[in-house]
Amino acid sequence: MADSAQAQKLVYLVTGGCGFLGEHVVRMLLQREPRLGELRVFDRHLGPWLEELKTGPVRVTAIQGDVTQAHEVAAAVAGAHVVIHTAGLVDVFGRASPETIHEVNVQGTRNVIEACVQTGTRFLVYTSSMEVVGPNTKGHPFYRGNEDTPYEAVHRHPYPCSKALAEWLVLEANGRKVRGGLPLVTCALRPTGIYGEGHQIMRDFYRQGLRLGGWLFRAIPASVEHGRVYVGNVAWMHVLAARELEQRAALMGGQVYFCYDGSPYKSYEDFNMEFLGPCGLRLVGARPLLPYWLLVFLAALNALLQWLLRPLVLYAPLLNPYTLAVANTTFTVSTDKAQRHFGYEPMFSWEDSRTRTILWVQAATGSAQ
Ligand SMILES: NC(=O)C1=CN([C@@H]2O[C@H](COP(=O)(O)OP(=O)(O)OC[C@H]3O[C@@H](n4cnc5c(N)ncnc54)[C@H](O)[C@@H]3O)[C@@H](O)[C@H]2O)C=CC1
Ligand SMILES: C[C@@H](CO)CCC[C@@H](C)[C@H]1CC[C@H]2[C@@H]3[C@H](O)CC4=CC(=O)CC[C@]4(C)[C@H]3CC[C@]12C
Repeated sequence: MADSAQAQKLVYLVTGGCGFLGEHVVRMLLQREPRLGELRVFDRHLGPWLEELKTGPVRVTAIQGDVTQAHEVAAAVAGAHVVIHTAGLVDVFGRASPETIHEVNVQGTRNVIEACVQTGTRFLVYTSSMEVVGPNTKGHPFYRGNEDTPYEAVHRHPYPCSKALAEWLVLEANGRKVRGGLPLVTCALRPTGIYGEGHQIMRDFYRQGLRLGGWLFRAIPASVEHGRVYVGNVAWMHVLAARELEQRAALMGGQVYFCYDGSPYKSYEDFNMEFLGPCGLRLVGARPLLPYWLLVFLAALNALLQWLLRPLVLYAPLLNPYTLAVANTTFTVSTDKAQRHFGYEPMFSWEDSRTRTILWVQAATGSAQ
């Protein structure tokens, strides 16, 4: 990465490289990082699609491993120039215990940082989340905010708690001396709700709509705006941030960046209809069909059922008090910090992002019309 080593081939490690975002980061690196010599893909569950990547010019090494196991992480990090740490347990539905979420998201991140320090890896990009800021438990709106907008971040749910703590660890590690004596350079990217090819919740909504005869019922007022960003642009932002970290270490080190693009500001449901509409679903109601108090009651009932049934079966519906609060609180970002700090411009326009996502929903659900 130094001038004298322009031609040097770099080793990248992507943790969680087989997840929704991770797969896009992996593919983006292979397409858009000319200095890539080896790409290590570390995940608890390796995807079969990795095999097809192994025939290309870049060496792709699949590593089945667990970020909670420090020795597995250290072995994967050793010799890597850059780590993109996207592995995480994304659970706001009560599928995993709070302890497991903490173990994967916080201890896993700690293990990645320590592995960088011990093995001499200097550049670390962490996938954080808008959830480290909010929405908070008081339902305060965050309207077109940026990285410096004051906001009362109050976390109770295990997922945002874990992401906030992990992000803090990553930022605090910036400047630590790694093996060899040079400083570690870290930054954190905070996506809002990611959508695009591979988005499981979108598929769940589609299936739910099919079960209801092609109808979805409005639950959230159209006026509540929810930040969304296309997965390809989030991946591109990771690749660019990782590439620029050395040259712009003083500016980027220890910084956070919201992930943004040209996706429109809409309610969570109206935004989903941009894709589900062309797949044949209809959203019923200009206004929520149920009063909010009833939704609160149903969400609480779901939480109670989850608790009662836990010894017998995992009951984890989309609606619970936390998801209702997130969906029902305006949270949108408007910033150009990533552009100013490392030259980020979205690679995919809103029209491209929309088309790609529609094609994926149609292919994934066999709904092409
Ligand atoms: N999906 C979203 O809307 C958003 C996601 N994020 C963050 O982006 C990152 C990726 O999220 P998604 O791709 O949506 O989730 P995902 O669940 O599709 O991907 C996460 C990947 O991490 C892997 N993983 C989980 N536990 C692991 C462990 N112990 N060891 C090794 N690998 C493990 C999983 O196997 C999976 O492949 C996460 O850190 C998440 O917090 C941030 C903002 C929004
Ligand atoms: C009340 C329901 C009526 O249709 C709608 C419920 C929708 C929820 C399942 C989603 C609404 C907002 C989503 C979250 C948001 O996009 C922020 C996130 C960031 C992350 O880092 C992980 C995912 C998520 C928590 C995301 C999860 C799904 C929602 C709660």
